[in-house]
Amino acid sequence: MSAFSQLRLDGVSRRFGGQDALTDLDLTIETGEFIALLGPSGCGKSTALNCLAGLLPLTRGSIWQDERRIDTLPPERRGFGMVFQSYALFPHLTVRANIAFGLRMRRLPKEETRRRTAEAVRLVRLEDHVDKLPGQLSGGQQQRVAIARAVVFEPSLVLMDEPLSNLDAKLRLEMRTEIRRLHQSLGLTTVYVTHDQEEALSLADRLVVLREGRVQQIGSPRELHTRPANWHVADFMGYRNLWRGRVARRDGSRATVESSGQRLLGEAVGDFADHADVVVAVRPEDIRVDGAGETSNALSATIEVVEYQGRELAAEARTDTGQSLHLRTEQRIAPGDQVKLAIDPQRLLVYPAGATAETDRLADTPAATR
Ligand SMILES: Nc1ncnc2c1ncn2[C@@H]1O[C@H](COP(=O)(O)OP(=O)(O)OP(=O)(O)O)[C@@H](O)[C@H]1O
Repeated sequence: MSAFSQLRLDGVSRRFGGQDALTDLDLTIETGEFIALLGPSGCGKSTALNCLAGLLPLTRGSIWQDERRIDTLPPERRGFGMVFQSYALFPHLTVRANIAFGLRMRRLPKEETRRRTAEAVRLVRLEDHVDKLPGQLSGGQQQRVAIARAVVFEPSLVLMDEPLSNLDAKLRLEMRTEIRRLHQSLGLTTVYVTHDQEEALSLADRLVVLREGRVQQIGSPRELHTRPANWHVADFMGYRNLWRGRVARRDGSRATVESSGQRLLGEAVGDFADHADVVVAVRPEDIRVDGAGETSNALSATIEVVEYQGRELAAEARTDTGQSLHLRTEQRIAPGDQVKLAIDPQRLLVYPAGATAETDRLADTPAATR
C-alpha cells in the first residue's frame, strides 16, 4: 500500500472492439475524497472503475498516483481495496477468515493479522458473527464482510461497484450510512459507482456524471442538484419535467421561452440565442400549487393522478394548453381539482436542445410545440 496526495486520471479511454465505452476521462481525486461515478446503465461507470483497479487495460490515457504512473501496474501492485455488487466472498471460509484473507496473502505477522481483523470486524459491527460462513449471513451482513475485507489492509483507495444494489430498500439505507461512517472514521479515499442519484448525492463529496462514456459534469452534490450542466444531467438528477420550447427572448441569464402555447420565464444555462430550440427543466417539487396571483410562470391546470407518498403527494396534472407535468406537494389535492400552478423563474432551467433525435424522445410534449 502507498498513500498519495492526488490520484490523477489523464484522458483515460477504453474501447471494446470498435465501440467506445469510456472516452477521455480527466479526473483528479484528492486523498480522503469520496467520489461517485454516476450515470445510466451502459454509460461507462464500471469500465472506469475497472480501469482504475487494473482489471482492464486502458486503450488510451494514463493514471498517476502523485508522480508515479500506475496504469501499467497489475491490480495487486496498486494496493486498492475492491467491493463488488456480488460480494465475492469465499463460501468455505468463516467471516473472520474471509476478512483476514488479504492480510494472510500479504504475509503480515500473525499477531498483526489478528489485531487488524478484529478491528475491521468491530468497524462493520459483525462481532457476533465471526465464526459463521457467508451462507449463514443476511445480504447486508455479507456486504459488511466484503467491505471489511476491502478496508482491512488500509488501502490507499477503495473502489466500490454498486455495492448496495442487491439489498432491499431498508438495508440499503442502513448500509449507506455505514459506508459514509466508515469513510469518515478511516479517512478513506473512495470511488463509488452507482446509477442511483440519491445514493450518490447522499454519499459523495463530488460526483462525476457520465453519459455514453463521456463526462457530462463534475461537481458537488449541491452543484449537481441545483445546476445540472445540460438537460441530460438534469434528466438524470430528478428534473422530471422536460419540455421542448423555443426562445422568445434571451436577456443575459434570463430567457423567455414559448413552450406548448405558454410563455415561461427561466434561468438560461449554456449557450443559445433568441429563437433557439431549447429544453426547459423543472423538478416536481419546484412546481407550487398555490400559484393564484402570480405574474410569471402561472399555469392553470387540472390534477389527473395523485399518489400518496407519506408527507407529500406526487401528482400528474395537465395544463389548459395540454402540457402534462409532474409535481409534488404537501397540500391536499385530488384528481379533477382545478389548480393554479406556479414555478419560480430561478427554478426553471433553460438548456440548448442539442440534436433533434435526442429531444424527440422527451415525453409530455404535445406535437404543437414543434
Ligand atoms: N467486456 C466487454 N466487452 C464488450 N463491451 C463491453 C464490455 N464491458 C462493457 N462493455 C460495453 O461498454 C459500455 C459501458 O459499459 P459499463 O459496464 O462500463 O457501463 P455501466 O455504466 O457500468 O453500466 P451498468 O450500470 O449497467 O453496469 C457498454 O456499452 C457495454 O456494453
